[in-house]
Amino acid sequence: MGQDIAGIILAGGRSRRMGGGDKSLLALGGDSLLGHAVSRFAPQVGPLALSANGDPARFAGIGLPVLADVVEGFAGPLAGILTGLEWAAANTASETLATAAGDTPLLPRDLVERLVAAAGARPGSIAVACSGGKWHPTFALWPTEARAALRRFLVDEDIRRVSAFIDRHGFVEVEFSLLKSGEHEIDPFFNINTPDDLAAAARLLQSIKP
Ligand SMILES: Nc1nc2c(ncn2[C@@H]2O[C@H](COP(=O)(O)OP(=O)(O)OP(=O)(O)O)[C@@H](O)[C@H]2O)c(=O)[nH]1
Repeated sequence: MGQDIAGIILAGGRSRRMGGGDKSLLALGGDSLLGHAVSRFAPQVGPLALSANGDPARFAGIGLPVLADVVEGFAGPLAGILTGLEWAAANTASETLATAAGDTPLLPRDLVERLVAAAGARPGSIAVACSGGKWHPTFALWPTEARAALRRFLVDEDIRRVSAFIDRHGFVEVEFSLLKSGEHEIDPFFNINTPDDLAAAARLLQSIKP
């Protein structure tokens, strides 16, 4: 599935709310936080790379090429997405790039399939995931031809908000259902920012069926 779609997983942030270091490599339920995202996302795409800053050697165990941001200074996820679009255009035959954040251990297993279906209804647009009425702009399908406009937006206009670019470019939304865990509903895009989030995710992984 999705073998003609390129993908990147974003793991290039500064993890300040986690206390610095690199949250993506923290242990969670017998794997790393990033390992969970890779396991769910990798089967959904063809060529796949990790978008990350700093020493790539720390990701050797993940087994993916590591792309350092083409814009310096931790410019945020949009810098990783621009890097991924330029990588996909130069190194793959794909005309679209699927993106996912590496701090989201329950990301949907049908993410790319559903984004592709929605984008097909409005060619050239960005397909973006939502749940519970909330946008998740780092979980999206991007036409590689958007990269020049994205570079102008990020570098020349110095606007970093992913949602602002999506809004300007044109988009379709794809709604994902909440997951059930007993009486509770869990957002599949629940992402890990703090030590408390990590502890909550460890509890969730025990209670949710894969
Ligand atoms: N490539 C790349 N990815 C980033 C960058 N900043 C954030 N990300 C990724 O985007 C996703 C969401 O990031 P956040 O959790 O909002 O930011 P963070 O810097 O990782 O964490 P905080 O410092 O606590 O805000 C995560 O998967 C990050 O790894 C960046 O500058 N470059």
